[in-house]
Amino acid sequence: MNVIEVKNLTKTYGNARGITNVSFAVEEGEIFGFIGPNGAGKSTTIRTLLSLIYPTSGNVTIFGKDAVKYAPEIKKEIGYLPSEVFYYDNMKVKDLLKYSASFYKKDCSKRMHELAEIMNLDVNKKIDDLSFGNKKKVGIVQGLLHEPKLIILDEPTSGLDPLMQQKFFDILKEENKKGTTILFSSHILSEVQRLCDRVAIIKEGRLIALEKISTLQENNYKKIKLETKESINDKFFNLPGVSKIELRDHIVSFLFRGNINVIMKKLAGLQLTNLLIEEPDLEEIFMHYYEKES
Ligand SMILES: Nc1ncnc2c1ncn2[C@@H]1O[C@H](COP(=O)(O)OP(=O)(O)OP(=O)(O)O)[C@@H](O)[C@H]1O
Repeated sequence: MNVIEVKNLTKTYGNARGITNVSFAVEEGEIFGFIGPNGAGKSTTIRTLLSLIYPTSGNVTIFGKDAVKYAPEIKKEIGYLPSEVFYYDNMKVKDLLKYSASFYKKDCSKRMHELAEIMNLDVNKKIDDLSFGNKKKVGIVQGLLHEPKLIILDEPTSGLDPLMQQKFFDILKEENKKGTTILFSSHILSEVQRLCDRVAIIKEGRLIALEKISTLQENNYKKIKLETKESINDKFFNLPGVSKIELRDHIVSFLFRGNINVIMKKLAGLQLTNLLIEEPDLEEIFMHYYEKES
């Protein structure tokens, strides 16, 4: 079952571009990454999913229901962490959390305290006295205390130190194991790579790729570096699929995309002293998509 279905979604702000014709679906139980640079349209898409803003055209269904028509009902099952959190500073953390919990028809206090403890959040402090990172933690507890079926995170880790990021990721993985679906928007590729099953790449308001993380890595180029006994002519690796050849003394490196056996046959004729074949990381793949599309 698809928990989120986005069909031909377009949102314009007056004459300004927001997103154009965006379509994707998130399956139940998956962690879906949504990546793109600043201004690409991640927050616009997410706000439309939550009916905080309305589509110019196209539509969204969540749990099989129209996101606009059934917004109040749907929102009860969603945990949302916005990219920026704003609070009434005068309140104590625990009062704010209790107030948030009162929107749900169940007792959330146990989970609220568990989350605050894991995130090392002092609920007796006034929000006014919290650092940016601690305010972010309040947002996390607030977003998850009702044990939602769907978690939507818009750039959730900014302001969290690495230890807290790890704790937060552990919480997300645990929730996911229980069956919770997660949409995770970020411009930090390494965290998407760490956490997500599939990823959609958005650029200038349009989706330009939607792949499994593993497929993105497999179908892409390899980085090959080798060291030889004798020096090699710089034309030696002039083959289809080879790019960015760098030759220094007896060390050659290049990128390769295609049938790896072609390269292996070429290598068989060389006296190698070292060989390294690496997968590119998501960052390199991402840059490659952006170069290809522009
Ligand atoms: N309220 C608004 N009024 C006018 N234009 C807007 C508004 N909100 C967003 N936009 C425009 O829509 C486009 C997408 O912005 P959006 O905030 O969705 O991107 P983003 O990928 O979330 O970026 P960031 O990581 O910087 O938050 C941008 O060109 C932005 O300038």
